[in-house]
Amino acid sequence: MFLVGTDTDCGKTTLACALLRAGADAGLRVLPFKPAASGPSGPAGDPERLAAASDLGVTASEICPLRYAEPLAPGIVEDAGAFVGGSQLDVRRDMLQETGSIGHVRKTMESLEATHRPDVTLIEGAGGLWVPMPGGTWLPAWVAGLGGAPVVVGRLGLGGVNHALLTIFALRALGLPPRGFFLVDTHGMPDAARTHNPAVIGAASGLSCLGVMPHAATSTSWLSADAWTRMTAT
Ligand SMILES: Nc1ncnc2c1ncn2[C@@H]1O[C@H](COP(=O)(O)OP(=O)(O)OP(=O)(O)O)[C@@H](O)[C@H]1O
Ligand SMILES: C[C@H](N)[C@H](N)CCCCCC(=O)O
Ligand SMILES: [Mg+2]
Repeated sequence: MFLVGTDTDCGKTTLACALLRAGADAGLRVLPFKPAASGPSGPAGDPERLAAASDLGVTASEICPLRYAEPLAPGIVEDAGAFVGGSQLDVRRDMLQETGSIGHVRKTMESLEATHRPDVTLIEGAGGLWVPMPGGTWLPAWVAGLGGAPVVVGRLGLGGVNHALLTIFALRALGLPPRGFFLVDTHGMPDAARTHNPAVIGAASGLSCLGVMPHAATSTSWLSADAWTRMTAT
């Protein structure tokens, strides 16, 4: 499955780490994968956090083939020029095009899968949905090209209804319908909207809320009972 954020810092890695541990507790082999990461390496880096949360014995460099030091969109760090001065984005045609970088990363992921034989591969995107990615591509092409079922991750709180619905409806318009959504309490600030948002997003989209992850969660009791089934059903 492919965790698609509503924004950067919306809690994707934190949620993914919790899912890796919950999956292991449920007897599932869950392989983390981060196609492209940007920002400093070290224990706070996404690939390091994901590798540390996995019990499959993978390393950060194995699960993240494309790594950039600058904390910007991966495609912009690689080649900002690819995203300016060219022709306008054609959402329907160009966004779902395969390129060399996607094929190369897919082969890396498939080789890891062949080694570790996971029940599920948990792929984390970068930032939100419309993010410049390596090879002059955009993130939707990676969701399509790597083949993971999309699952939306958004921030719990005021503003989250709009962010989640924009992402869900954009994925559907691209022919990449999401399986469900998670909301993550990244800030732990009291906010009345938080009570209503999961149900409002669920009703408006017709999608299941797979869980509302509390701030500084210490258990996974917030994970809906059918979350794994919904995320991994073929
Ligand atoms: N449930 C939570 N409890 C406490 N802190 C959280 C929680 N979720 C996220 N955070 C904090 O919010 C910040 C952003 O979270 P995270 O790194 O998971 O976001 P992200 O969506 O993976 O970002 P990126 O776009 O960089 O990949 C981090 O400092 C993280 O520790
Ligand atoms: C560096 C950061 N932590 C992210 N992984 C990359 C975020 C890219 C966001 C691009 C954008 O929407 O402007
Ligand atoms: Mg992350």
